[in-house]
Amino acid sequence: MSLQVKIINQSTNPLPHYATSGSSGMDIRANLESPITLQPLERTLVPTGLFIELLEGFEAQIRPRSGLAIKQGITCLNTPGTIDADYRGEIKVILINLSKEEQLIQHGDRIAQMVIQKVEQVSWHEVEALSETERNAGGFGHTGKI
Ligand SMILES: O=c1ccn([C@H]2C[C@H](O)[C@@H](COP(=O)(O)OP(=O)(O)OP(=O)(O)O)O2)c(=O)[nH]1
Ligand SMILES: [Mg+2]
Repeated sequence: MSLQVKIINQSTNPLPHYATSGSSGMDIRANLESPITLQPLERTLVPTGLFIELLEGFEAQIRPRSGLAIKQGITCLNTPGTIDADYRGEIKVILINLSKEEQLIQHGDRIAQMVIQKVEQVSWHEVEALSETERNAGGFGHTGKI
């Protein structure tokens, strides 16, 4: 499936792209005038310079990169971040430093990845009871017990 998604890039960074033919996400980069230093447990909103127009029925998810998480302890605080189809503002990424050392984020660093997905909206049908199932209300480690 090939979809045309409109994008404005107000950055010197290249447009996001799929690194391999099987990639789910495209890495997105920080668009910074000066580097950001993140202290342990500090969070910050990082601009990307990207503005997108999704088709109705789609969303973009902003997800962490595993390499950044394991090497630097940096992740997205609100993962997965939701970019609504009707959002026209700049895509920004909420990063948090979960390591014990300060971490540097520089212009052009690949700070997260963006996955475009289909989404459905529902309408509620309010009822008195829900259907019975084998699980019913069991959860939170309910299965496998003797
Ligand atoms: O990581 C993110 C998450 C959100 N957004 C933008 C796009 C999204 O469409 C909008 C609103 O996001 P969300 O619904 O998560 O935030 P909210 O706190 O519910 O704000 P709002 O009341 O504006 O929906 O903010 C980003 O740029 N990056
Ligand atoms: Mg919201």
